[in-house]
Amino acid sequence: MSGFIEAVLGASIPVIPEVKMQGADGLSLLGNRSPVAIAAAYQSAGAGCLSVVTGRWFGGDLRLLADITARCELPVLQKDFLTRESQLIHAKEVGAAAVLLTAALLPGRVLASLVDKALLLGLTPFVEVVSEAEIAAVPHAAECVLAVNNKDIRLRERGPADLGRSERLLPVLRAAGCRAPVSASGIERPEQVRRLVDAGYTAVLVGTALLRAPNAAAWLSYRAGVPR
Ligand SMILES: O=P(O)(O)OC[C@@H](O)[C@@H](O)c1c[nH]c2ccccc12
Repeated sequence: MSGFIEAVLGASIPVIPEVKMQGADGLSLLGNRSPVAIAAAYQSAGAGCLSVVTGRWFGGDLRLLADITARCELPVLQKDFLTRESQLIHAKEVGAAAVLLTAALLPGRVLASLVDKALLLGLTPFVEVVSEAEIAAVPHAAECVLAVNNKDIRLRERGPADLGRSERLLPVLRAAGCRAPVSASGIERPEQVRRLVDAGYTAVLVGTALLRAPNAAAWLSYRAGVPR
């Protein structure tokens, strides 16, 4: 099993926190805090891995990823709209452990080839899906993290979130052989983390809400009754 999947399964909190420079509305999420300090705080709060957004819609770039992988020990997922093998090679060089592949944006053949290439490079494919058909198109699902996106990436995450989509698709993720199902985007409150983990999700991926929380450690420690 990949180190990234082990980190998702073995983390002491069921949350993959995300470092993202700005929200879907274009407003800064970091204020005057440094991304590396935020990553360190998430590690201290029990995160087993991190997501780092390099996509320019969200104000990110590869330097952000390089800064965090150089100074933080946790395995890191690079979130961007990756479409080419050369970008996977860069991700590896810059120290990523996992790469986002967005099923909605990639024709089936391209998705399959990028999953293969990522695995060959020793990167864990973190494949975002929104439907049964997209899940069916993911090869080697047991070696990937499959994440249901609760929002619509084609609206650049500006629309509403549907957590019910995660609930409906969980049995399909499991049937596909996914060992570490994740629910991503639009999770705003710790109660929603609990609802998704109770439903059977290994972890949820949270960016905006945690970056806006006055006390991220308190937000992350709300896990009474969440079984691990
Ligand atoms: O900030 P949120 O709503 O908690 O969402 C995090 C993450 O899922 C989101 O940033 C994201 C989902 N898919 C992406 C693709 C590229 C960049 C970023 C993303």
